[in-house]
Amino acid sequence: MKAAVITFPGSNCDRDLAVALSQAGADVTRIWHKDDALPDGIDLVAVPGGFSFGDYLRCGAIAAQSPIAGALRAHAERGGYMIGICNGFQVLTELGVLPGALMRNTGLTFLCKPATLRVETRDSAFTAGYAAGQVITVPVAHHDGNYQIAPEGLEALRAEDRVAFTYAPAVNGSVADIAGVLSANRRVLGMMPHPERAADPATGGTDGAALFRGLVQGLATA
Ligand SMILES: NC(=O)CC[C@H](N)C(=O)O
Repeated sequence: MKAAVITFPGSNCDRDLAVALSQAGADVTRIWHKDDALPDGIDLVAVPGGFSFGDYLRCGAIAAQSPIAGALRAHAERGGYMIGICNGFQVLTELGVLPGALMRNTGLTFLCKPATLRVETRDSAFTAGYAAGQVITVPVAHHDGNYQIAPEGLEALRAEDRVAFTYAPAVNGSVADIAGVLSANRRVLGMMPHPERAADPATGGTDGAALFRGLVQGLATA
């Protein structure tokens, strides 16, 4: 399975994400945002966390105008797999690849702590490595993680079983405690918590590892 990790100026989780994917068995290529195309044969595009372009305008808004942006949108439109973590989730909403928006946390502070998440669906390559309803601990580190979507959008996410993870208890004011959502074709996941920071015992937890393992195994057999 071939994965491309995208780096923007200000990304700071790109290496961790590349390591987590490699440790799960992916063949990982690193891509600089100024490239305007993806290499041939990429199965998964991974958009990492961080502070792309200093979080100016809105988090992810400038990254979504980068030279690589068109290739990312095209990858999603042709049914390619994508994961956006934290700032990566913000970039995917700014690209229009995922619905909704990430707003300032209700407490108006930067939150950096372990969060407990509930796996709401295992019907995706990203969540197939978990049990439905499983509670996992994965760190959050954001000031704009408050997921919001209009009522009809929330209704569609629920009706189509596209809420991947929720916070339990609440963390940042997200509507319905949403921590991660899937695209309509279930091949794009955006999530604010950082599974790549919980994928190796050396960094204090391994609850994120099943996401990368399930993904790599699922795509290898897809
Ligand atoms: N760790 C991150 O990716 C930070 C995300 C984003 N820049 C925020 O603070 O909301």
